Amino acid sequence: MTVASETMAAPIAAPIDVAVGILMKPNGDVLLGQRPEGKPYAGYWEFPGGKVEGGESILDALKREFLEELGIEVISAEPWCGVQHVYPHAHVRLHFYISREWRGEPQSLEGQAFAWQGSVEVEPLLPATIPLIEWIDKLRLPL
Ligand SMILES: Nc1nc2c([nH]c(=O)n2[C@H]2C[C@H](O)[C@@H](COP(=O)(O)OP(=O)(O)OP(=O)(O)O)O2)c(=O)[nH]1
Repeated sequence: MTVASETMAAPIAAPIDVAVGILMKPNGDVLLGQRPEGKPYAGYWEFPGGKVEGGESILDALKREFLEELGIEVISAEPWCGVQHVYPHAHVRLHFYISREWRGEPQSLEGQAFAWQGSVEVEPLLPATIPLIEWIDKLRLPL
């Protein structure tokens, strides 16, 4: 009998929910941040966000992370898409939201770099975030 190699691998851990926000300016620019030292994938670029805590809704987690990391008050955000990815350090379930309404200018409260980007040129990007860049370009096209 042949056993598929997947069944031989270590079991995949239960997914961790992550709230991720894409702030989009009227001109289509989006905000990216660079992961600080001490985190897995330090130096990689990502959309700001973080893990959802127990008892918290995804939107609440998103608002909390933006305040903690960037001092930004997200006024409204719409769910956009979900992506699951298995990293060596974790199995994540990413909930991407788009926000076009926020208060404040981003501040580097955790020492991280950040950048507003039209066509995204910062790199490297977190692997699970790479496909989103192309999808965002489609989102910018007029309907
Ligand atoms: N924020 C964010 N996380 C992403 C993206 N793409 C992606 O694969 N991830 C992954 C990386 C991490 O495994 C996970 C986010 O967890 P994190 O460790 O940054 O969250 P956190 O800020 O709550 O971290 P901590 O409290 O444990 O320090 O999601 C993305 O575009 N943005």
